[in-house]
Amino acid sequence: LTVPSRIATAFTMDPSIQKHFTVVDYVIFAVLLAASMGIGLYYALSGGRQRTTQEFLMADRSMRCLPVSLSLIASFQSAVAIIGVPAEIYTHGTQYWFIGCAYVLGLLIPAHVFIPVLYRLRLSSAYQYLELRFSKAVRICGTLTFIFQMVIYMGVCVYTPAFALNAVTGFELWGAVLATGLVCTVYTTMGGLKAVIWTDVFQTIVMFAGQLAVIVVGVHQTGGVSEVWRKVWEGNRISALDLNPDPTERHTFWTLAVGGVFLMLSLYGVNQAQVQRYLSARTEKEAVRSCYMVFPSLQLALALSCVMGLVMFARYCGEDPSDNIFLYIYPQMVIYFVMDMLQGLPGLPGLFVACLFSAALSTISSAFNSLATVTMEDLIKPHFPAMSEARATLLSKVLAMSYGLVCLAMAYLTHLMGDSVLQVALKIFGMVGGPILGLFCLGMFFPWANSVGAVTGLGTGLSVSFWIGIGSIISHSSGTKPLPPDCSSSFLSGNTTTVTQLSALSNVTLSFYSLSYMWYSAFNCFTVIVIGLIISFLTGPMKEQDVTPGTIYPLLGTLFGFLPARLKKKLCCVTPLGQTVFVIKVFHLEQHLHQPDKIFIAPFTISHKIITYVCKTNDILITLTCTLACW
Ligand SMILES: O=C(O)CCCC[C@@H]1SC[C@@H]2NC(=O)N[C@@H]21
Ligand code: NA
Repeated sequence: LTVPSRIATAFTMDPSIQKHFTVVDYVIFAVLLAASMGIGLYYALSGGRQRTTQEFLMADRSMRCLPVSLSLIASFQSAVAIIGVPAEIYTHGTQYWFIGCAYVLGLLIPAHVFIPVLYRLRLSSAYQYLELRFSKAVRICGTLTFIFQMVIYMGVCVYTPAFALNAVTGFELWGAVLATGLVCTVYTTMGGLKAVIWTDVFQTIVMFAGQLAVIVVGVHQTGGVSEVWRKVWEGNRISALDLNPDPTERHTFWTLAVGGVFLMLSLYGVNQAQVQRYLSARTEKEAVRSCYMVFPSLQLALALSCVMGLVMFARYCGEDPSDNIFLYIYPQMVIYFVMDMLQGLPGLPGLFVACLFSAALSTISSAFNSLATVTMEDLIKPHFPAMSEARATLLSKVLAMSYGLVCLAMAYLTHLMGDSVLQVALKIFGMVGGPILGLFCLGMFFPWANSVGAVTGLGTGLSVSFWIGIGSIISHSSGTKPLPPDCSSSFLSGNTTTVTQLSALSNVTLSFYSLSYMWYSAFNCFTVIVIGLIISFLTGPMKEQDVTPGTIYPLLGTLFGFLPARLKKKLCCVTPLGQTVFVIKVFHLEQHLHQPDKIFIAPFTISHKIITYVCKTNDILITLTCTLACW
């Protein structure tokens, strides 16, 4: 039994065995698009009718934690996960499920480090932080890097569902891409962030429902839970804890649970799409709460897609693959399995198609809106400060629309990638998201970093990450071979030794390019920090008092909380977390002006500027300076 080593890319199934939709299925798909449009229209005509950028881009900073948390999940849970994760589990077992361990720190650190700093600065774009901490140039570099990352990622997200469906069901490919892209562009342009968040809520529910339906029907048709478990267990698909420290091993506990933390931080900590949702929450506590609420739903999403892969394996493992070549084709195999399961149940194929496109729409709409926000806030507004609110809002809408069209073009580019869509998406996050994460960490945790170091660090990080990323694609060192698809354990005992021997051999030719893509985020993040610090020290490190208040997180102070104050002061890392305070000095005119009569410290969290009001009344002079008290 030979497993084709190179996963053949797509080809369309001959019409005779294609699975077809009934009218009900198309109706359900149309209802999904119509409902999304309806929500967009509602928010275009209600509230402030999207007349200000505060409403269009920031939802009036009035959102509660539940919709924000569901929208946070929807942003990076697209058709790529719905199709790619089951295929991953089918071919490589449940090792990928360990990425769930990364969700703990991957959400706690954003909740207690990134949100407090970014929320208290009352930003609209995450990259404004980079100007406050470093300089305008660093902000522009961060924004452009983010735009590059999201445009490519959007292309993958639009293309994946349409392409997979077309191959299995003859569903009109470019018709689906256009329908998705246009509907998404329209409701995002009309309804702004409020519409994007509430359509995300609706689409996340559809996404879970669709996956659950497939699992229930699939288990039933495979002979029940115990039968599925037996086949999966004997088929060697329940992966043990793989503590192999080899960094070139594609998926091990370390690459997923540790490397995955950095992947999560680059998405849920500093990615504009997520930061914008935190900033749209009505209070900082609501934002932190929404981050906590992401955890259970993200675990549920991961569990559903992994279980779907196991059921798919149990269903097909006994079949002789020669007459079912479809079981080796990314990413169609999942659609094939779904259409095979749901074939006799009118409406359910439509529900799954709705689930697939809900996953895609919710990610793409978040991408549109965040791209329009950063383009507006970081690239346009600074050059046209006098622009009227109405014109700025109109321009934001035009931007959302134009990003929609760019995304359709990117969808075609994805056509040429052909590899596992899950790996493509995770590589993009690692290659581009990792360096941006490094830039923010450099700024928040190291007061000495300066803007020359930041720009150099980012540039180095990006070039190293593209060197590895593109190198790995060219040298085809994409890691482990798929497991044999047979369910009987007897067959496997002999074969696994050859598989491990094979992988041991490949390690001997360890090359730079064979680093697991799950380490890209961590590796690139550290590259940016190390280079950034070295250049900063070479070009004259920044002094604590020169750093804009509220842009430093006292990482060292928090980590070394136990140190005596004297030592902490020397380390100058006791700056309180983003607390900028009013120091009110009251002078009585007749007394010496240099000896203030009273000093009050009022720990307000206010905007980041150094403000000194001098208000002179008949007999007292009050100077109100907001500064960073390093107590
Ligand atoms: O689904 C996608 O569009 C991209 C693949 C998943 C992205 C990462 S993986 C860890 C985290 N959990 C998710 O559900 N999405 C992100
Ligand atoms: Na999504």
